[in-house]
Amino acid sequence: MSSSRDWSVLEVSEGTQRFIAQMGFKRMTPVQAITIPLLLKQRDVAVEACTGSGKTLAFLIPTFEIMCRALSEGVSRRPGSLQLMVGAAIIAPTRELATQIYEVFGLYLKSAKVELCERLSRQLCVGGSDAKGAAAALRRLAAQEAAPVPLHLVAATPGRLRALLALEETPLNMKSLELLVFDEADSLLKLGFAMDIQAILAAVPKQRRTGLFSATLTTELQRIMKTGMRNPVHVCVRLKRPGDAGEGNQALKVRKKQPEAIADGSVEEEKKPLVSHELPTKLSNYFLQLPATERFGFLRHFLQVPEVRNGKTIVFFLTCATVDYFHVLLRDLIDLRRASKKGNKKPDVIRIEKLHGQMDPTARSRAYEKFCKSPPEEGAVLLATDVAARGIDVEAVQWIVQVDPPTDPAAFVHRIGRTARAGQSGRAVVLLLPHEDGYLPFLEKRGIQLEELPDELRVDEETASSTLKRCKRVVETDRAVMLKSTKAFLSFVRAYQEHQLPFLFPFKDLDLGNLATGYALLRLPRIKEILGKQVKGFQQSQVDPASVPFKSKKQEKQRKEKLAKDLEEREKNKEEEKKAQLLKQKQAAKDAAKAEKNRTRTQKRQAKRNEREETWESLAKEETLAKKLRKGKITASQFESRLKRINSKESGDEEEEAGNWIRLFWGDGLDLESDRFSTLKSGSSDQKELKPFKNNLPE
Ligand SMILES: Nc1ncnc2c1ncn2[C@@H]1O[C@H](COP(=O)(O)OP(=O)(O)OP(=O)(O)O)[C@@H](O)[C@H]1O
Repeated sequence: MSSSRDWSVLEVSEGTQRFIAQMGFKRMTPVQAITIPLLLKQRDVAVEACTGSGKTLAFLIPTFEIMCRALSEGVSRRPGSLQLMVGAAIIAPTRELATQIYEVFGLYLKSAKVELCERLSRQLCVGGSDAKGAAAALRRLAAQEAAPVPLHLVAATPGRLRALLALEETPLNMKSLELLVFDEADSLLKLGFAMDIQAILAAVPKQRRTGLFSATLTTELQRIMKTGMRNPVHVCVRLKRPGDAGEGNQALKVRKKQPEAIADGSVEEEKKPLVSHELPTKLSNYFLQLPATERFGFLRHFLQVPEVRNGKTIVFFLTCATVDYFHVLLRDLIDLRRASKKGNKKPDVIRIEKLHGQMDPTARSRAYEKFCKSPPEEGAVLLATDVAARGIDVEAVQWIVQVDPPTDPAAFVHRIGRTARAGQSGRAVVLLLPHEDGYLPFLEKRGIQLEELPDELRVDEETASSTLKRCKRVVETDRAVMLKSTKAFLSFVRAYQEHQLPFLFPFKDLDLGNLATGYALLRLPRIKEILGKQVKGFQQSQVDPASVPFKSKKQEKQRKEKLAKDLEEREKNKEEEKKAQLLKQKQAAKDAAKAEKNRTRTQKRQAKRNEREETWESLAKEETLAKKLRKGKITASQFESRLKRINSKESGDEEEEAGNWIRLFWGDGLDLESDRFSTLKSGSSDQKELKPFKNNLPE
């Protein structure tokens, strides 16, 4: 008897059957069993199913079938046109994911081997190269196409597809587009991509099928309405677990929404207090609470544990700069050290790779490919930002480490979903700072329960601290690493301030001193987040950052040359400043002499008279004050402040004036201890301090 998940229940072409047989997939996954027939029946779908549950084939199989159908119905284009006819467009948020989809479709075409396949083609449209150059290449391809025209599947990132469609002579003809798929739809529909998606939607025909796919779709349902879907079905695949009423474990529970309800946006919510997402059944989820000072020590130790080393690991950080920094440190402390133990200068096997959005496109592709292709027993590690959080399907990933929890709450589910895919087992751990424990109940309410990481995988305080010392030595001996350390710290602090869950990750509770220690900084950077604050728990290094050289000889030479040039320039500027100062002084003297010369005799006489009067007036005031002080009517500090006020009109150093005056008025008979005198001069209002001075005053 055939079950609803047997491939045989699908009415698909021989090509698809051949591909499925080649892949060795015995049965459809639940999401495939529901979604493929719906798309084949021309329905629009919004599909939410757990990470690693086979959503890619849930849209690629219908894509292939629909394109074959369109080909057999005859696709035409203007003779001599330099445009490619696009039958389906799959949009994904990152170039790695778009490439993955493109490659799976390539495999599909290769295995399907039907006659029509010769007229099915695929194009990858992702950033990294000049859009105009890419468009020219596509146009050249179109010029070579023979009749009857092939139909293309385009796997693209939103920015690149938008750019190609916006060109005056766009190489893509979207008139024959039958199917538009948004993979990781919730992230594509968020603000960052909104403009791109709107432009793409405006450029594709209204008469098309649309599919939205993600493991976390429910939160974005309102935005889904804006993608021009017609009569969509909301498919939410949940596996019944033991304890659920009804069928046993692994049974399929599908929610198909009424089209009317979807169309007006009033989608019925499940009767649960908060949005919860399905997690892979064989995923073990852990947490570890650690102070910032022990995090790097833990990470280094953890990646060396045999249990972790026998598979691949993806480590997530908050920012590109933190990925860069911890990448050089871990390469130094793991790859290079392992090589030097063997007497090699360069590591024979590079275990630690990195991936983030600010990398040069070629380096980014190379690093990702290396990670994907490296044998699992070599224990490859990929340090990444959320660029690797969604969709990527790498074999043998056994551990996910989240050094920094994600700022986007949905990203947690996607990050941990890079392991335990397609029914395999996998483990994930998230590190939390001491003040971040509110994240645990937050996750629990969303159906994600975490256990504490077992002891054997942890690191003791002593090892963590000695690793940090080694890390500091690397920072103190290579300027490139030192600069990266500060940049990483700053980027982390700034990203933390922008957290989407500020009530769970409050910036005011972030221990900046410990964090700076954990980042092995030599000095605290002078940033507005730190200036004026009392930062505890940080001890600055004995090493002067200005003296730290670059390890790379070329960079160090360049630095020294620049330093010498700067010094020369400064000296030159100093000379010029001196000359300018001298000129200014000369000019001022000249001007004064000229003004003096121009004064009339009456003016000069009047000025002298005024000067004399002022002097007498102030002397009289000072005498009165001194009398009051001697009679004890005013205190020494009052005396001094009033004296200052009297003398404030006079030019010169007020305090010096006050000191001179005291000497002048009480004469040499007054035995002023120099330190007491200076206390008075510095304007202390402390009466006790001044007592000996007061006692010495002549009556
Ligand atoms: N019917 C099937 N039986 C067994 N394995 C399958 C089947 N369909 C797909 N797979 C495999 O499952 C793995 C995960 O599939 P896929 O990448 O499509 O997951 P996904 O649901 O898109 O995950 P994510 O939400 O992380 O993007 C792939 O390695 C794929 O080859």
